[in-house]
Amino acid sequence: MSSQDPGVGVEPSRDEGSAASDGPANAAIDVDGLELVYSDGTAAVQGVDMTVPEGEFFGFLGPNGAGKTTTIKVFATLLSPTAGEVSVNGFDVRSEPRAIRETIGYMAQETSIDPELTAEENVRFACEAYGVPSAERDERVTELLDLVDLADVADKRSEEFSGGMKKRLDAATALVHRPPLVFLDEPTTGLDPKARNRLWEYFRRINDLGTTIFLTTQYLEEADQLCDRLAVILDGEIVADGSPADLKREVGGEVLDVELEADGDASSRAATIAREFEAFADASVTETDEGISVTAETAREHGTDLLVALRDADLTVTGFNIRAPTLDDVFLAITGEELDADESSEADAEGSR
Ligand SMILES: Nc1ncnc2c1ncn2[C@@H]1O[C@H](COP(=O)(O)OP(=O)(O)OP(=O)(O)O)[C@@H](O)[C@H]1O
Repeated sequence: MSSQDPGVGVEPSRDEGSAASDGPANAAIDVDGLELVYSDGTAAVQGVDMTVPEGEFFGFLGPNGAGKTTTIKVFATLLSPTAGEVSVNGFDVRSEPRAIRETIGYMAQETSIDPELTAEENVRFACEAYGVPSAERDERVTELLDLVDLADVADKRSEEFSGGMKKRLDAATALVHRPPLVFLDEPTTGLDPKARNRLWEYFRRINDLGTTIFLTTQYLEEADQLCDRLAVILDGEIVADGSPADLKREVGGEVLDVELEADGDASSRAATIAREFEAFADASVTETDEGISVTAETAREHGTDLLVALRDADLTVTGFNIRAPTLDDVFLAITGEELDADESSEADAEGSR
């Protein structure tokens, strides 16, 4: 990218005169008791409270159907809350939707680019749609294509682009009006790791330039790499929040992964032994594909004792490792389940579309 400041995210975020600016100072998003019940009775979001300060890179995590998209749609004024108060950029979602739409960018799960148009035409079209003054459009198109590294293919029709390029172009179109707050709804789902890494760079860059980012993702590594703070939503309710480091600390202690020779019910027998192991009284024990994982304050101290106990029970340990908890462990501890990230991601290589 050029070293020039492309000016993304430098607009003031708040109309000081707005009657709805009664949330905490400098909150990009302020939510109190949000509920959203769909017309068929599905309670998608229940009693959500959260505050996202300006400039934060905030991550919203949860499995499919947890309520992430519904929440974003309320923030973007595409759905009206059933109950609760929500202000975005200091504006009320019910009474000031227009002011909110003018001050946010929204990258939905499905890309909104037109495959028939070139990269440049797509960004120019978004400039028109968002009312960017015509005198500013040329410069804005250039700076945004530069920001997302598509200047070289500005004249190519976007139908020729890889999945990662399309996502980058979509990100550029969400930024044409220099919104101080951007919603990214699972922006990297289905992309291969290289394309994903590339998008991360742009998101970091936008955030460094001052833009608040609200990201939903199923990829825990993505949240760990990018986010200052996270909230985990499950069945419409927030069940944990904090910085990635805080959340990992809350898991407590370290994780001992034990690999076992596959032998019928080896994992479940090993898990029972670990649970009954006195030194691991407060441990959390889970069965994994390879064997078991034990999270405990004393994992390091008493790990070898457990290995001996497993051997005494005729279980064959083929490997073990002691490590710090990851966000996967956090998610497992909170929900009892692994976050089922899209397994097709490896198939969708950057050059494959
Ligand atoms: N238009 C709708 N009418 C009724 N129920 C809906 C509607 N849209 C979503 N839901 C339901 O609301 C709940 C929350 O869905 P939502 O799409 O917000 O979850 P999500 O966390 O974004 O999941 P995903 O990652 O799959 O998009 C789910 O039970 C879903 O089936």
